[in-house]
Amino acid sequence: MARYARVKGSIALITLTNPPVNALSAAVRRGIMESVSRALKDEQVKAVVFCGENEKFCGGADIKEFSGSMSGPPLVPLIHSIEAGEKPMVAAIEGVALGGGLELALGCHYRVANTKACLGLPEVTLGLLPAAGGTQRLPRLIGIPAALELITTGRHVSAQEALQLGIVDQVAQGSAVQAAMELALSVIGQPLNPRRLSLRAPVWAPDVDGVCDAALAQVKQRSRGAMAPVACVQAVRAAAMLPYSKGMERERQLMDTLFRSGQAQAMQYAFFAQRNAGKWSLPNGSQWNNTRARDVQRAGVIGLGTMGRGIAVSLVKAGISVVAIETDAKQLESGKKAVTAMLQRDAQRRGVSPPLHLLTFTLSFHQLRDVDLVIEAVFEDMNLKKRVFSDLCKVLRANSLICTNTSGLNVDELAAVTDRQPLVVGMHFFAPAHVMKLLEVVYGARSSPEAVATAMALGKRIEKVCVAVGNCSGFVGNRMLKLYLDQSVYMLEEGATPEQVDQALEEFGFAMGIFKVSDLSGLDVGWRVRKASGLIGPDVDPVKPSRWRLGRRYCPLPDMLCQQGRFGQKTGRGWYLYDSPGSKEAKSDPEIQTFLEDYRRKYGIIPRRITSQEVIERCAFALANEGFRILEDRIAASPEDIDVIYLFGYGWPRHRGGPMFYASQVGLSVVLEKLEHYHRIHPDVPSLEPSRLLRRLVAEGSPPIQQWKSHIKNLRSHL
Ligand SMILES: CCCCCC/C=C/CC(=O)SCCNC(=O)CCNC(=O)[C@H](O)C(C)(C)COP(=O)(O)OP(=O)(O)OC[C@H]1O[C@@H](n2cnc3c(N)ncnc32)[C@H](O)[C@@H]1OP(=O)(O)O
Repeated sequence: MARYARVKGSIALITLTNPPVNALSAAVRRGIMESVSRALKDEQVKAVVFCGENEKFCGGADIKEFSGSMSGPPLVPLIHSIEAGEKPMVAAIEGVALGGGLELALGCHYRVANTKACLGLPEVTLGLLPAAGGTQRLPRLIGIPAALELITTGRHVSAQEALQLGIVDQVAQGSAVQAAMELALSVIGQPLNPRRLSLRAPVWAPDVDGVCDAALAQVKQRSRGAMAPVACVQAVRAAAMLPYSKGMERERQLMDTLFRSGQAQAMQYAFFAQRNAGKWSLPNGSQWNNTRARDVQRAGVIGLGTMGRGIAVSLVKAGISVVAIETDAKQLESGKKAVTAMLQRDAQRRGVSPPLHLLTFTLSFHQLRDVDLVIEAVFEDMNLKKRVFSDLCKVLRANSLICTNTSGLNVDELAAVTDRQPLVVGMHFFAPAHVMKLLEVVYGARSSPEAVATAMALGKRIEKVCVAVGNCSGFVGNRMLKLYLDQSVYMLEEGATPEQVDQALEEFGFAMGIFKVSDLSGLDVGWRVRKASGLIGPDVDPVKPSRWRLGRRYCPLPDMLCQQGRFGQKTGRGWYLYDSPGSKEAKSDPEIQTFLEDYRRKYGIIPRRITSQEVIERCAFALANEGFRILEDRIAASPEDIDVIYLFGYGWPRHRGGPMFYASQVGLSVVLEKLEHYHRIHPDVPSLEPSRLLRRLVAEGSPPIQQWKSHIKNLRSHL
């Protein structure tokens, strides 16, 4: 779908019309092809302007088409025909020009953007490369180093930056379409060859080979096994070394390999999963499009520890007034300093003034009387939180929402102490809360759909990726994490070292292995939770603590580390050794090796070699298995929601899609077989027993993940 109109007597205006982002579907490509041919044939037409409907130029290829059989006119020859056209072609870029959209603009002879436009080649984030000439034309326009940076990161640039880089010729203050038409009229009759990027040599740079080698080393280090960034460098290198036609061939070969790869499928799945998470639904049928969220203008934040500070910063940055409360004057002062400094740093980076006027710091709960919503972020202690909740009810308006930032406590139990159970929800932020993208919005048994809608909308406003989840211990993320942690420490008992486990996980694609992450978050956090849950108590033998608790296998290694004061980075010692408390570089600690050897001797465990494959299988399949149980229990509405939680909150590598997607990609019957195998060897670990849902899905022929939701609905009645 492309609309053709002749305007100003001699301009053909071709408008891409495919809402919401004018993606280049087969119909759009056909529409462009027909319109270009019409414009070239029409003698009245002297120049052509391309634009997108609703002030959005084009969001790129239609990603939905990638999973089907591609039909319609291919993009490469289409863009070539635009570039080769004997009339000036001008792209009028408003809103977005991304991926194939920018490549279409690069095929034009001129580009005009309006001030709000954003441009980029984000294909790498979908496991692909810009294969409609983007890797060959962009370096010819802006040079190899700048093109490498943009293509390997997929970063979007503003119109202003695009002008500085030379991607656009002009930035219009008003309508880009008007400005493009004026430009088009002014260039009629001028030679077009100098404007055809395919005819240019890449902008010269000294030591291109060295630049490409450095970029390759950087992406390999950063992308941890992701293929696309490496292929992007190879394609840009081809632009530097080969004639245009040969470079295009190389671009196509590399794209063919990526396009067929499981990584591209995983990343495209992740793209849609992230967007689908916003389309939440509750078991009672309420959902995102039938429930209104309340407007939140003023919010309270209770507790200015690490979490409260990050939450306050996120809210204020989104323009929400915040009343920040502490109970102790010293804490309040240090919280105030930290929040102010974070906002100042952020504002400085963005060249704006910090919105400090939106903040009130106080010791008095009474200042909360006219807030729309409160986020409680006090210490993770049920009794303390209950006290705060009942105190809040005394001062808040009757219709204010109360949200708890808990990482796993029972939201219903907390709601029960209030006078407003329908207005209570969990908002589980991840540390640091102003940085981490994930927000689990936890609905309790009596939470109203309106409260859920409000928390989800608020989360979106503060730029979080929000997932609505049911109430259970640990919700989705931490409930699954527990089993992943369990497997990791069991493998230490059986013969592995923290380094081996972490290395396997990092090679799989995690930015950090589980033991490094534990050191970063602090081992004392889990220790406190285990104490509170009764797993650690006075009856535990301090010399030889039991490896069997509450009827199942238990690994006391993390407790033993905590007893030695090894809390991780903060104490300079944890699973690893650090130069000093607070330093970040993890080093192997020979003491840990000796400690593990002594431990195994004490319990009569004969160590064995644990392969990387076993590490991945036991960690990833334990996660997925619990994910299936979470789906059975309706704690998550879909496997996509679980994957989004792992992608945005737990560092799961995007090119592996998420634990549920990974299980589907490996094959459900393989996952089932492996879990049966590991459960046979470890019958004292009930979580390794394959879930009923996994068995059922395998029995139903292992449907693709997109179909699980409907299978789950049918299966629930049988379970
Ligand atoms: C061998 C093959 C040769 C092929 C050669 C050509 C190859 C070209 C490669 C490409 O062009 S790949 C695509 C590159 N483009 C992108 O990656 C952009 C993706 N989109 C976005 O980043 C964002 O959506 C946006 C455009 C910045 C808009 O963000 P906003 O927050 O405003 O809205 P969203 O909620 O993200 O999206 C709204 C709606 O639109 C759907 N959508 C967005 N982009 C596409 C797309 N390119 N294709 C299909 N659908 C798209 C998105 O899924 C949302 O849909 P919903 O149903 O409303 O959830």
